[in-house]
Amino acid sequence: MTTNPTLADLTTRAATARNAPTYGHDALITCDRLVRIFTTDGIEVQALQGLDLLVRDGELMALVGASGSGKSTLMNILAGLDTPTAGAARVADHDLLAMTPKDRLAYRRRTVGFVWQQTARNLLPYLTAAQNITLPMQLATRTTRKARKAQTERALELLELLDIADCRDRHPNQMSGGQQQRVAIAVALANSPAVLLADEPTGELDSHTAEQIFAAFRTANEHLGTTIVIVTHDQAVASEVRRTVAIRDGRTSTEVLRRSEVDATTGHETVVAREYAMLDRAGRLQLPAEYTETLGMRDRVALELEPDHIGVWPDDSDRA
Ligand SMILES: Nc1ncnc2c1ncn2[C@@H]1O[C@H](COP(=O)(O)OP(=O)(O)OP(=O)(O)O)[C@@H](O)[C@H]1O
Repeated sequence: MTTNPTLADLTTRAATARNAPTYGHDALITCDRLVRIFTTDGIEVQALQGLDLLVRDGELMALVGASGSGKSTLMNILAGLDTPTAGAARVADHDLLAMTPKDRLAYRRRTVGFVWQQTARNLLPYLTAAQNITLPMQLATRTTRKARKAQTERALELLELLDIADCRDRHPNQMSGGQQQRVAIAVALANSPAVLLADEPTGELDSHTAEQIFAAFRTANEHLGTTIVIVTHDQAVASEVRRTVAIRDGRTSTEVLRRSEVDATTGHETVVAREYAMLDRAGRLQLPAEYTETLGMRDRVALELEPDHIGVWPDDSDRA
């Protein structure tokens, strides 16, 4: 028998809900039921369909997903190049739906850095590596002689950190694709952004060079503390990060977390990966297609609450 709540119960419940931390309150990037609809020639495409994503300060994580799943749409929104149709998106305390054009420009210059797949899109061909790196610093601050000296020093530090000091005075066409991409990372880091976004940064490179690029991202993450989000098709890159989030049909679907375990007897270290499904705030869960297909689950499943887990079984109602 259920008893009706008293007015005092309702008041307590309302106060608890009011005082509960908001979704993503401690995250650096918060996407809350993010929607992006494109309309071309009267036809609507829902590229993002209520996507939820939290990224904590200092994370290095990968986003994966089939072509057309919405990865680039999400990156363009986080980069401040596109605006969502609905939902909420915050990056380092910037509300991406409420920025004026001036805020947006400042956001793109100081809060986020980006590296694109096409190496040519990242660098100006008529500037040297060092000049490409100092340019965003010059655009972000008034340039005095003292500032110029500090900017050159920062450019050299970044070139050194990413192991490309020898490229300092070279133009992009005098560098390999991998060197260009590492200079592009240095350009993106020039103004010490809170977040570095990279869309398929190893897409045009062979696997050995891709490894060097990934090492550069890891160095930036570990030495500068930059939060890094990489969109990738590259399984090797995806399996190197601690967290890989899969996007499917414009929503986050599953997530793989990896942690190192040391064998107590041999001292041997292994990486253990575990797949998680995302549970949204309405309690909705998306089961991986390969699981549901294997067990022939469709339309309806049977649920059972156990003390420490929930069991999900194929629909057995016709056997009852
Ligand atoms: N400017 C646009 N106008 C119309 N539709 C668009 C636009 N940009 C993206 N879309 C559509 O939105 C959906 C998501 O596209 P998006 O580029 O974000 O996918 P993606 O996961 O990055 O794919 P890929 O891995 O191929 O780059 C696709 O159906 C795409 O056709």
